[in-house]
Amino acid sequence: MGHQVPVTEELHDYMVAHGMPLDEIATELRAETEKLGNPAGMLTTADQAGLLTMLTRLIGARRAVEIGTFTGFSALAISRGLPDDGELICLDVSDEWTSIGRKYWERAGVADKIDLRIGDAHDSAAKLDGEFDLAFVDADKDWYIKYFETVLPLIRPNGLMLFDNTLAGGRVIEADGPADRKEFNAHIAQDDRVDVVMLGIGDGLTLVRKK
Ligand SMILES: C[S@@+](CC[C@H](N)C(=O)[O-])C[C@H]1O[C@@H](n2cnc3c(N)ncnc32)[C@H](O)[C@@H]1O
Repeated sequence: MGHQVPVTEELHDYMVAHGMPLDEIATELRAETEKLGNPAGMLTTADQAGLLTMLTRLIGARRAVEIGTFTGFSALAISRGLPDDGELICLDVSDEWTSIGRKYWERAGVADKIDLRIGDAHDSAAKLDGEFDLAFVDADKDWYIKYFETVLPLIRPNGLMLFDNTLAGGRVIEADGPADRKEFNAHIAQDDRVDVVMLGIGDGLTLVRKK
């Protein structure tokens, strides 16, 4: 087996500082989110944010969808990777949480790119139409297979779907680990329509390239 460096909090901070450090707006968004207490644990990590921006730019994404927006941290990262006339559709059920994000999207000058749709994503994802370059899925984990099957047909060839929390704190390899993640990871691993790479970043981020 090759060598995998364990990423401590200090090492994570070092990597972010030497990669794409958070600016004042993203830092303040995180600080306001932290005041929510326990829900703040749902935040995407800072190194993931840099990766989201970079991947969005790398594939030249113009149209993207995010399922699970929370306080808008990952949406800020993705929208910053889009061109000025790009579009990010954000699906989330919480008006309260996403309204925090709206303030920071305005400050960052990306609000015009973001189309926030409040409601159950089980319905709103099924209503998506048109072609997408990128999708980031970070909502209810027991619905990941359905989000994958619903959104994949809308992704352009060579487009990207990203799924967060796919390692479930490392518990996916335990006998009593979360069935939803185990089933999802197995489901996409055998799917010939896509290439899959699982990254040990944050709580596990799976990259799915549509062939
Ligand atoms: C892990 S958080 C998203 C974190 C966000 N991507 C970030 O970077 O901070 C999950 C979000 O999914 C939303 N959510 C969960 N189930 C949902 C559903 N069925 N429809 C819409 N939103 C849902 C929650 O309201 C919550 O804001």
